Order: sequence, then C-alpha cells, then structure tokens
Amino acid sequence: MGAVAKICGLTRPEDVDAAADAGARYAGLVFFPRSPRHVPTPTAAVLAARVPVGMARVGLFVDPDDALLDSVLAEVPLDILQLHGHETPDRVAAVKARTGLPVMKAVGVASAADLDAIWDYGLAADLLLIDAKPAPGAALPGGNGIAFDWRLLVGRRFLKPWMLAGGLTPGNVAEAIRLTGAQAVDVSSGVERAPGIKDPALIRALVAAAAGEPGAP
Ligand SMILES: O=C(O)c1ccccc1N[C@@H]1O[C@H](COP(=O)(O)O)[C@@H](O)[C@H]1O
Repeated sequence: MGAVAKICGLTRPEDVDAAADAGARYAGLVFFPRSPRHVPTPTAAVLAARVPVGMARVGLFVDPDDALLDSVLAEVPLDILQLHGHETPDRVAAVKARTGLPVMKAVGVASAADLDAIWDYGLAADLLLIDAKPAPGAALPGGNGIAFDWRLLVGRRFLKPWMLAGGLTPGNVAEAIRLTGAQAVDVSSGVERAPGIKDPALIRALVAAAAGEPGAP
C-alpha cells in the first residue's frame, strides 16, 4: 500500500517546484530560526504563493507564541500548522481556536512508553506526526535524519490520521510504510544534498518509493 509524501524544509523556489512536480501532497515551511531550513517570513510568503492548488502548505513551528503565529499568518497563507515542540494538548487546542487552522502535532518516539503520549493529543490535534525522538542535547527537536524502531508501530491504531517521520529516505521509506501501515510520510534530511538544500532527484525517488511505484527503490 502506498503513501503520500510531505517534503519539509523547503527554502528555495526550485525546491517547491521539485516537490510539486514529483507529486508530493504537502509542502513544509520551517519557522524556527535555529533550523538550517528556517525561512524568513517574506521568503515564506513567496514560497507559499508558488505551491500549486491541491498541495497543502504546512507551517512548522516549535513552541510558538501567539505573536509569532499572528505575524506569520498575516503574511503567509498556510493550510496546516505543524507544532513540533513541547506544546500541550491544551495549547494545541488554543492554537486551533485562535488560527482556525488544522493542527498537526508531532510526538517523538524512542520506545513503547512514548506511544502513550500520542493518545494525549488524539482529541486536540487534527493530525498526528510520529517522529523519532531527538537524542538528549540535540540542537533540533526534529529534522535530524534519525529513525526510530518502526516495529513499535506494528498493529497500532490512532484516533487521528497520522504521518510517519524521522530519518526516512528513498531507500528505506517503502520498508517503513510496509511495517507501519503509514498512509503519509514526512521527510526533510533524506531528500537533501546539504541542510536546507533539497535534491530534486532524491525528492522524485522518495515520492515514487512512498507511492509504491514499480521500479522505485
Ligand atoms: O526540518 C527541520 O529543520 C525541523 C526543525 C525543527 C523541528 C522539526 C523539523 N523537521 C521535522 O522533523 C521530522 C523529521 O525530519 P528528518 O526527515 O528526519 O530530517 C519531519 O517531520 C520534519 O518536518
């Protein structure tokens, strides 16, 4: 069974075009200054305007305050907000209410115990993002190119639609989907030639492999 793809951390117009041309369903823009994929708001507005109809524009935030959300949304049309920090279920609900946008909440997983947290967000969030938990002391809360043990998700069901993330590449995404049953995947590092610089061939290979196209890796 194939999955649709979100390509996250787009920083250049040509990367948006590559993701769209490859058939990715979601375009991710990072609003987190510590990330090498961070885009200033004016740049994000240009990139968002380039995303074709039918491809959702996802804004990635890490523990954003209301002022940041308001200032970005005043300039950048976004369809979904991705919260990738330590936001509580109440904060997820408050962001939804304030912005009127669907929220995808990221939850980091390293062991079976971490899966319980996913249930905590099942009512508040519209979508769940199951990512690898960053190593202690990691500079970034995501986008580190590390995978978790996908077998932890075998046989699991969640209250909301979910995406799988963490260290996915054109070479491993088919196996990750086969094991977990993910219907959507989110990839950043695995389709880059350098942090923040996407590689169009890797994007094409990733989207094709996720979709289960014949001949894909
Ligand atoms: O991509 C980033 O720079 C980033 C920064 C802060 C939080 C999350 C970030 N990216 C998200 O992390 C996962 C996994 O990324 P990767 O494929 O392992 O590099 C993904 O959901 C990205 O949206």
